[in-house]
Amino acid sequence: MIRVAVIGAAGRMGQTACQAVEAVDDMTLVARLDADDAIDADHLCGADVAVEFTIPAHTEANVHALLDAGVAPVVGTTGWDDAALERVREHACASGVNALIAPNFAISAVLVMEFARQAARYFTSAEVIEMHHPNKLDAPSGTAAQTAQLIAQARRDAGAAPMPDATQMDPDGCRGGMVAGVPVHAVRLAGLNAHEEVLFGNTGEQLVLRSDCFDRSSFMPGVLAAVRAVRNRPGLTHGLAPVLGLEH
Ligand SMILES: NC(=O)C1=CN([C@@H]2O[C@H](COP(=O)(O)OP(=O)(O)OC[C@H]3O[C@@H](n4cnc5c(N)ncnc54)[C@H](OP(=O)(O)O)[C@@H]3O)[C@@H](O)[C@H]2O)C=CC1
Ligand SMILES: O=C(O)C1=N[C@H](C(=O)O)C[C@H](O)C1
Repeated sequence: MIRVAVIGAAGRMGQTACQAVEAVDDMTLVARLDADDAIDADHLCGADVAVEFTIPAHTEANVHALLDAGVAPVVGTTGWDDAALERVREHACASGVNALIAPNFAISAVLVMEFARQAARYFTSAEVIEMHHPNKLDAPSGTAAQTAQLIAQARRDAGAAPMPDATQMDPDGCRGGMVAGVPVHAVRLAGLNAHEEVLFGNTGEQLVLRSDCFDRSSFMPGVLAAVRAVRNRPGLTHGLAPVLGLEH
């Protein structure tokens, strides 16, 4: 039986994660912590693994507190940069407590990222459009940032030429932002949940990859898989792909 704590338990993802943990036979929910709760042994109630869905400004401190408490974090909160990931990697290795951080736990989104990585070298142009509910704190989404980085790395590895773009005048930033040299567009629209489209173009053809997460339950099989896997994966695992056997 895996003893699980949920951090950010009162939030949208935290509530869904609590329900998912309570619905399976191999896990027991031992603690629900939120913004005013200390992350320490007393409050973690003997948890083996902590699922963390909070806010970008606090997630790194929460993860270090969990590692100090000997509890393996499974983190879905976004806003991570390379330096913060590296600090967690070092702490996890030094403490011997494993961690997993993934910008997206939905199978469709993980596969879009993987297919985008594979497709990137074959196309002249690539752009990422992420579309979310208007309560989202960060832009671009963690998933879009990761997708752009994977595309950029694949293009670099293939020695791709810069993407064509004749724009000379864009005073209002309508061409979107740039992540690792890949244009990223963030839409916030009432009625949406979490969606991403990756557009690839060549002369005379287009490839569109799209993930639609209509409901937060879409993230739960990935969260549960990560909870089951994290203690067997030394150090820091970044992304769900390796847990799903999508190693590259
Ligand atoms: N990886 C994935 O698959 C997914 C990732 N996400 C990401 O998960 C994160 C959370 O999203 P969502 O659930 O929608 O956000 P919510 O705002 O609904 O929930 C966040 C919760 O965390 C609480 N909180 C804030 N600070 C702390 C803290 N220091 N310690 C503990 N709890 C704290 C908040 O409390 P209060 O309101 O009082 O501040 C709130 O209850 C976001 O970064 C989002 O992008 C979302 C969906 C899927
Ligand atoms: O805030 C959300 O809702 C989501 N956040 C994650 C992200 O930023 O990529 C994952 C998913 O898109 C939902």
